[in-house]
Amino acid sequence: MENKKKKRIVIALGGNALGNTLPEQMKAVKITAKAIVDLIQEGCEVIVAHGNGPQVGMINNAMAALSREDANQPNTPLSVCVAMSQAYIGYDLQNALREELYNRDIYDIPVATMITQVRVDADDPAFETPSKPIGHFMTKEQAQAAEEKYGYIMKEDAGRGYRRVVASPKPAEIVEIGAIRSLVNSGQLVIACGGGGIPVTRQGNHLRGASAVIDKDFASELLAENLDADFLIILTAVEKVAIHFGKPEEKWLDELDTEEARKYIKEGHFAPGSMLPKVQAAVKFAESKPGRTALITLLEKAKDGITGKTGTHIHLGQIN
Ligand SMILES: Nc1ncnc2c1ncn2[C@@H]1O[C@H](COP(=O)(O)OP(=O)(O)O)[C@@H](O)[C@H]1O
Ligand SMILES: NC(=O)OP(=O)(O)O
Repeated sequence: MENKKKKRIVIALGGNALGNTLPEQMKAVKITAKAIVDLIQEGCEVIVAHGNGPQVGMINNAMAALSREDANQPNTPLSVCVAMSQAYIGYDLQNALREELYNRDIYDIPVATMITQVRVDADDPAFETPSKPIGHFMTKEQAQAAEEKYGYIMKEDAGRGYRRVVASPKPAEIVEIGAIRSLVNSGQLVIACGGGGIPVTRQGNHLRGASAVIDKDFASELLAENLDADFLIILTAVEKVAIHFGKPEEKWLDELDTEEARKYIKEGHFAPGSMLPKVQAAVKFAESKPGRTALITLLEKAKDGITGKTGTHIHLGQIN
């Protein structure tokens, strides 16, 4: 039987929860673990999902360099790089969470990372138009060189520099959802859908890896729906969502109903590849069932967010 007394929360961790390099990640996960265990101590049941943009780019570059050096090593498919990023990030997060739980004398919550495959549609038009930024930021000159040397597609990322972009189809099904649900229902702290999940397409009984990186905000939303969560919390580098972001008339939002959110999306208030997928995922979750709320806030403010003190709360509004 599911334990529905506690508030069930799916947390989507963004880039600042993990850092960009190995040492940064080791440090960042300690702060992240504190924020997550705070929520557990508030009486919430937490499921953790996370991004992998910098990490999957780093792994992909390393594997590509290996195959250039060694003729016996074919290039590593992007789906395998996503799997590697899930294991690497899961390893650090899992250990940081375990340590933080033990530091607070909580010994009865086992932590588990689920290698998660997420089915995508082979006909998803996103395969034709790469849009998901991965890897590190580059200058315009470095980006041009990467395009010429490796055939990468490079794009300017929300005023922060240039990054490689890859296909990002929508998540259609979480393959391991049954196993995730069992672990969650038995009281384990589960890390799942890392990096948006390993993208696969179905060919009969065979799951074939797809060359893509799924957006973790959309995968987390699907996970939250599948687990019948009460909250989807997207933790990122800003405390609230703004309209007129970065402009003199900038306005930070405490509450946002789904109808307003749709209007602001149409008006272009949220940058594609950064805030737009978060707001879209929040709207989808809030509209999926009455009573479901999404929250977008800063990692360190997760506890204040869930108690209503800060963050942008997205809830069901009138649907046209
Ligand atoms: N309308 C907006 N309101 C708030 N932040 C925005 C907005 N549009 C773009 N952003 C930017 O989006 C960033 C979050 O996106 P991103 O860094 O890609 O997320 P993460 O790595 O945490 O998933 C914020 O730090 C902010 O710079
Ligand atoms: N897969 C994914 O969405 O990663 P980021 O959150 O790092 O962009």
